[in-house]
Amino acid sequence: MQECTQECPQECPQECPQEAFRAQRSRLVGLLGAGSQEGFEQVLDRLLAHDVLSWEDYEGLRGPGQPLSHAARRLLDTVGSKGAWGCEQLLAAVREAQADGRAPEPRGRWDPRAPQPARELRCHRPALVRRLHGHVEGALDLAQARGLVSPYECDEIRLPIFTAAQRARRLLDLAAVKANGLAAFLLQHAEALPAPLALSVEDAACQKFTAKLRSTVSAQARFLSSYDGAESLCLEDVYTETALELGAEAGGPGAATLGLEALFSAGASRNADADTVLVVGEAGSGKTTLLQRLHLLWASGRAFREFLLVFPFSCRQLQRLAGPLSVRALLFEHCCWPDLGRQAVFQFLLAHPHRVLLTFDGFDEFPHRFTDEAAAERHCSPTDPTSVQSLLFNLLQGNLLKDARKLLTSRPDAVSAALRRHLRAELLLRGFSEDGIERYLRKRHREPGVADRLVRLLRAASALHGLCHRPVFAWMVSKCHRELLLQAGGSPRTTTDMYLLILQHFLLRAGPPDAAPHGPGPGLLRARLPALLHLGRLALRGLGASCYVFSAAQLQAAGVDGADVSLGFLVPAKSSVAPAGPPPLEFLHITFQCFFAAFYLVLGADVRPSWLRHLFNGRPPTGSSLLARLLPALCVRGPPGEEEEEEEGEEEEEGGVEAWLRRAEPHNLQMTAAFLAGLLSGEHRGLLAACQASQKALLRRRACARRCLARSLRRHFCAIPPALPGEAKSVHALPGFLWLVRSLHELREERLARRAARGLDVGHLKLTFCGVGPAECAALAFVLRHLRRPVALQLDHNAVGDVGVEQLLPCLAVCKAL
Ligand SMILES: Nc1ncnc2c1ncn2[C@@H]1O[C@H](COP(=O)(O)OP(=O)(O)OP(=O)(O)O)[C@@H](O)[C@H]1O
Repeated sequence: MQECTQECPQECPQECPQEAFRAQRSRLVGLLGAGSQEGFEQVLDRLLAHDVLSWEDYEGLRGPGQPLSHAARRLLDTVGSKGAWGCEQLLAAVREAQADGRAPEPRGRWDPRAPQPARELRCHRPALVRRLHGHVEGALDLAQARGLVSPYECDEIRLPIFTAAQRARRLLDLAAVKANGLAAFLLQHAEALPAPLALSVEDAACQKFTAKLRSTVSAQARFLSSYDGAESLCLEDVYTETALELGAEAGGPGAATLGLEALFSAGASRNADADTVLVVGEAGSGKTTLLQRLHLLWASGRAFREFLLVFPFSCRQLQRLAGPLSVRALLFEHCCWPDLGRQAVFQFLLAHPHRVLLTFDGFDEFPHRFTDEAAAERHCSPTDPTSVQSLLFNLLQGNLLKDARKLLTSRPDAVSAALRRHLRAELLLRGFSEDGIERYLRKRHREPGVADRLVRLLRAASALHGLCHRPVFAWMVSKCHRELLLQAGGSPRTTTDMYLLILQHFLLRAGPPDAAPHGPGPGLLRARLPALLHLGRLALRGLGASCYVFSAAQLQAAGVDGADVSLGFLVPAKSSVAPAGPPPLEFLHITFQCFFAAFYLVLGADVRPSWLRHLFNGRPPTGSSLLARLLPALCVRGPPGEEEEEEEGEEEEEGGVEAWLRRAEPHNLQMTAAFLAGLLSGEHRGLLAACQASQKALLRRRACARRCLARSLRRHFCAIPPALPGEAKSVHALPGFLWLVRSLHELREERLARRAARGLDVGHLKLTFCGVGPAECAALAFVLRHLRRPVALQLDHNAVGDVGVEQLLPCLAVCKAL
């Protein structure tokens, strides 16, 4: 049962217990349904002991597989029909269960020689469950040796899916129906067992482990790994609240904005019986930082006190774990090692799963997709090893550590319908609000006047302002604040502009090589071209292998040497366990990895222009659904093999650029495609031409990217079904559409935008729930302003905001409704 997140139900002196009970029904359902299975079962124990529930009632209520909230409602119905005394008992039982592990052993002692042992077992059930907790193994061995239980019955009780308390209950249940002396044996055996400590966590090993875990987590979370290694910012100093919303489907049309502390108490909006809460957000929207904040608040005891143990993991880290692994090994060997009483700590953890939280950051970086087939591979034993994939999927489904909360973060595209079925709640991270951007800049720049000037600059440059709603861009603005404040020409307008600015910032800071100029510009890039291409090749190869952390051997294979690393784009990978050798490296952020991959595709000598089609490929996967056909392959890929077959006969370097492009995750390809378009845009032609020996090669790549982008858009538009008679032609655009439009905007080619608009022959463009922010508004306006016929643009359930509306101004003339 959750600790103190809701008020304990109180008896009201004026009301009769039944009325009070009825008045509190919804609160009681919430309390029982949102709590843990263990809390619910404790309530049942007490009601059974006090004869409020008959044995039949009890059997019916604890039936497996039903969501806790259903069981809670049925319990209230059953008890409600038993009169005032029953209601009183239920309220008392709920209060007692809320005290949970903090309560001393229930009062009252059983008589080991009671004439009716089965009756005695039932009357003292709560106390017996506590006493037998953790001792069921021994009791079973003895009972089997005396012929009181069969090996089959023992195996049934020992199933690893049961917690220690559930095993004790199952043993008592068995004794209740066996008239062979098992009940009398248990009464005597339990009498001889040591009384449990009033608070099991007071066990020295558990206490020591909790303290160690808190200090480990705190050390990991205290500093914001602010990328370049040159600065380490205290999270406390810069953390700025981001907008977190409960999915609209939970609470009707409007989405509620939540504080971080309400993450778990917001209630189950999807499946009340599930353990996993998902936070989705685009790249750079602040998911990792949000988790870091949660970890720090917990470690310092300021929030999330309902959890005694919090284990942070990143999927990037998990995918590097080779070989089978058990839950125990995962928690202890890959997060925090108990120096004392490993078994006791693990038992505690299994017995109190509702006091445990596991966080998994970056599910989009986990190479295995959560499909129904993958989820069907069941693994329920916390001590037996299995593959990392099966471990993670079974944890998320609750087959492992049932009732322990799991918090998962992901980019939206990696979340499958199969995963959604196992979610308790889904929340959307929007990034910074408008005030948030300003607060962040003021926290970052405390020197007089700087933050004011930056805020003024953003207000004047709405495209840049729009980008800053993503915290990663706000970080870049703050990093390049000198260049931005000094810049005489316009400020960055697109994502690529911003990444080129920060690229030059890093190159200048690293100190130019002898031949390089001392300021930004083509000369600076040319002087560093070999290093940038090494990094680009590493980035692209990584995307192709869903690899985001690089070993020394991988760096060497891509030709990355110490000097290249010293530029600052690669940083030591975060890991909770210190590696034996030199730490593996990762890009500052996944967006940087995509940017470098795009850089390589534009300037790499071994890249054929025709390969760029894989970035914008509009070919629908064979035999796909209508949905998949409407989506360009940019967002839905066919099963591996299909594309290979189609491409058969084409020359391809095994493991070379084309193979990497084919294998990369769609969401990374989308980002890379947008950067590629931006790098090939007219605005940056001069900069890149200075690096490129052959102008012709650059032009051919641009022509190919243009062609593929136009073809994908055409396909997308052709797939729009015709209008129904008498209705306007309507289309609900899918995220793939937005990425194509974003790429077009990065390419900044008016002619192509005009042609795209001509193809979009609809009266109603629906973009609800598409993750449209101000940056997407700018891209939409870039295309839609060329429409010849007015369109009704529906943008509900996005985070457009005032800055987004400002971005839409150029196309408002053709929007008949917004
Ligand atoms: N709440 C915040 N307060 C201050 N800075 C933040 C906040 N959130 C994010 N940032 C800054 O933005 C950067 C990127 O954020 P973060 O890595 O958390 O995004 P993400 O959503 O996890 O990205 P990805 O999905 O690509 O891994 C952080 O390193 C940090 O500098």
